[in-house]
Amino acid sequence: QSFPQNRLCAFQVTPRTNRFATVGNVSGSVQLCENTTCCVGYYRVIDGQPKVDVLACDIVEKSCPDATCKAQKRFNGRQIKCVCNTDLCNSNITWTPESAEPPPTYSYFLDKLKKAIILTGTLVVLCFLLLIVAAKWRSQFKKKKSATRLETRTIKLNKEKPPFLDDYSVSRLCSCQTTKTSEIDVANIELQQIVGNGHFANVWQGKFQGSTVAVKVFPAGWKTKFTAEKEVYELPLMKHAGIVHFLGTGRKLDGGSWLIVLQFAECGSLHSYLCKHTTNWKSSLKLCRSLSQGLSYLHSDLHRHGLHKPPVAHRDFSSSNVLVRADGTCVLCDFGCSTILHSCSGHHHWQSHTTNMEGHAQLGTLRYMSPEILEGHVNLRNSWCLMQGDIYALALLLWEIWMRCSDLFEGGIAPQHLLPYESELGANVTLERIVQHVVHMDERPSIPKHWETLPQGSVLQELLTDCWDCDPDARLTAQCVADRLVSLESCCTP
Ligand SMILES: Nc1ncnc2c1ncn2[C@@H]1O[C@H](COP(=O)(O)OP(=O)(O)OP(=O)(O)O)[C@@H](O)[C@H]1O
Repeated sequence: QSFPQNRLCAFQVTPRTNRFATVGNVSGSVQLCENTTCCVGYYRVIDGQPKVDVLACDIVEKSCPDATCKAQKRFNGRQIKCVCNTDLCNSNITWTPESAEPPPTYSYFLDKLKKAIILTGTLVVLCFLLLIVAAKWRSQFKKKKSATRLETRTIKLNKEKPPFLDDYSVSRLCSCQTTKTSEIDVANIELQQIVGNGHFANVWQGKFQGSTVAVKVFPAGWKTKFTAEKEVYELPLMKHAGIVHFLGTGRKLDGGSWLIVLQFAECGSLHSYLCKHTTNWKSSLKLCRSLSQGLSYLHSDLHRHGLHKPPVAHRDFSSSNVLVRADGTCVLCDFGCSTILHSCSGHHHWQSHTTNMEGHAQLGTLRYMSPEILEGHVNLRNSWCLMQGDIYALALLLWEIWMRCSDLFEGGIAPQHLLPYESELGANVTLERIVQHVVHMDERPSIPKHWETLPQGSVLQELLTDCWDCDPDARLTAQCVADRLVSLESCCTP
């Protein structure tokens, strides 16, 4: 299906960027767009001069309000991107090296001063509002004190979180959202053996109401971590085959540890599973499909039966934070770093809500961090960036799974399991080394050369490169990955 305007764009790609050839019919140095009215240009700045990386139609329809291709700096000015909406407009880029880095001027400082004044004003208003709210709460509290004994007892039990604060946190997420309580009686939980030691919690295998469960035990001091994770599990409509089932929360009486009770994943983490097992093509696809479907569900914005599940960015997506069930499917877990996105004014105005670590772009596990996160180029106000970071990590997980698929290796012998970049950077990576490797050298885990000769090899390669692209906007969505995997199932059985 062609776009009504059939935009014509200048076309030039390199072997690394030849996936752009698929987004329209190419004739020589011109491309007729299929999905968009936007032309794009990507350039690398070498010795102060832009060198073409890609000239093509954009991959998907996005906003491109300008008729000419105006340069936007990326990655500290080492890359330039431009988008425009007239025929062949990407053949000329409007770019001046000087304008890329405007020197601080008088108006620049004035601007800073203005911002400081606005910030101070906002703080004064906030303090004033807080005083009013505190006074209101005090008077409410006094009224309640004279009410029944039972009511007084409830307030005491909740004294860390007065009732009006509940209303505040709900409206902070979004007025359309409801929270549910998930308290369970810890006396009914039997802890049997430790199955995982995380940074913040120990995970136990246990028994609850006759079933085997996993119990994540946070020490009393890690209440913020516990609350952050609980908030995600308690979102409406979080029950999905690709997300570990949440059964409830509780607090141990001795010592006050916080507990999250979850469905038990019989095969442990994906990382430990891949260390112990190789897969065949079918079982590897099952792992990959359930993984991308779970992530797609987590990222989705759902309205069902009067309930609303906002999109959630995982932000610590790694093979240790994915579990494998006995039926060979993956489920997502560990939402301690996740961000709940909320919007009451339409899809384009998502904002992030993090209970803890607000304002920290670099959350998660170093080797799974996307180039833009490693460089600190993530705008936390634009929460789609966080989802795009998850997609980069998804690509690394797919690579980990396929590198253990015997059907993709000669003689059916897959190499031993390695983490992404483990063969290049070793088992312990440092920020400097991974930034150098992934951001500056634009390196990715190596894809075996012989995959080119396999029936599904080029599709796998394309899928990985489309997901770990250095341009977050060029990455696929998790749903698109799931769809491509479905088509692989029918077309390529080795
Ligand atoms: N539901 C479960 N079923 C079986 N094993 C589990 C389950 N949940 C967690 N585990 C095991 O416990 C490990 C740690 O769990 P989790 O990642 O949730 O803890 P954490 O303290 O948040 O870890 P991190 O160090 O990644 O922050 C997992 O890698 C896995 O091996």
